Amino acid sequence: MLYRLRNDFRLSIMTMLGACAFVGITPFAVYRFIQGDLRSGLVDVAILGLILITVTYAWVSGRTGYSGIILAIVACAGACVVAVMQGDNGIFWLFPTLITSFFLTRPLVAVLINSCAILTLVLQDTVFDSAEQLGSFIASGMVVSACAYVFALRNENQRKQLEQLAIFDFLTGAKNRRAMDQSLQVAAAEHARTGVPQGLVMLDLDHFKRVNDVHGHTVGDEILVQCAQLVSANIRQADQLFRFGGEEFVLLLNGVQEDKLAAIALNLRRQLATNLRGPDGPITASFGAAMLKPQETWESWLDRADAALYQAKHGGRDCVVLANGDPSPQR
Ligand SMILES: Nc1nc2c(ncn2[C@@H]2O[C@H](COP(=O)(O)OP(=O)(O)OP(=O)(O)O)[C@@H](O)[C@H]2O)c(=O)[nH]1
Repeated sequence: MLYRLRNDFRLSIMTMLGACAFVGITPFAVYRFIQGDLRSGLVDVAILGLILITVTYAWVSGRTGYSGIILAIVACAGACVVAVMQGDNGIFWLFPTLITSFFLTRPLVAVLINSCAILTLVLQDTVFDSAEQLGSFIASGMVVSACAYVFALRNENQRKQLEQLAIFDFLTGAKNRRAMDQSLQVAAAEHARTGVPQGLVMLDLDHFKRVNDVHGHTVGDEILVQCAQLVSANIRQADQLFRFGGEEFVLLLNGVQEDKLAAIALNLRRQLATNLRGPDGPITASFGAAMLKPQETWESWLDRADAALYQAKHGGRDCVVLANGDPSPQR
């Protein structure tokens, strides 16, 4: 439970809102019932109930995007109903609700929900005492929403940038080692659950140190970028390319059949040998490929691909070695 709260920002906000609603609305509901104001008490209970049901749904289903929109609508609609029933005393509830919308859903959706809430109140004759009060409400509601929008947009952009940095290799644009560990773990779990075949291709540029030593790291970097681009251009969209480290890449092929794995690795070998160019001519790569075995851990699967790559290096480079099948280097 704590893990989900820590890792799912929207779920944590929804849970906090549910808790705040419970603590904040319950005393008012009780107070209304004690005062004999049954109608207001029931409205408070209904708002609280809808908020708690939506939060529970988010926890059970994990669909926090959808639940966030519903919760923002419920909170704004609830605040509007309270304002209509209680006049200017109730209007104050709308302002925290307008801000909360931006925590619950995407900025543009929040703007839409907030605009509907503000417009709904503006169209009521009974809420505002004077035109001046109405004008102040429209202006303050828009200022609150605009500030929250700018803040939320900035926040979303920063979150996306952080996600990019956490997942992708800065130089080549391939996914990084951390993302690879997670994806291999997920692939092994999926294989254990559904039996979907999973293939791994590990490739390492040949004599790359020479390029660096003779032409410098900048040229080396350009070749790494070219290599990642060439591999990405010759795989399916569902396949994932990772930079394992240095001049070594790993390719995860979800759903690939065993007989296709060798063909894919051989095609990539040919593509690189033909199209990857350094200042001194073609640059080749060596490949090790392995299918995930039943009950095998992702670490052992990776080790077998690595061992196959090692054999490819020792088998003359610019070739493919399969961990599962024929161990002789293929070209
Ligand atoms: N330009 C550049 N070079 C890198 C980067 N990461 C690692 N390298 C270089 O990659 C080279 C790897 O050298 P080795 O491990 O000896 O491998 P190799 O020369 O390719 O030899 P084989 O793999 O046996 O064919 C080293 O010179 C590293 O400095 C990088 O991000 N950019």
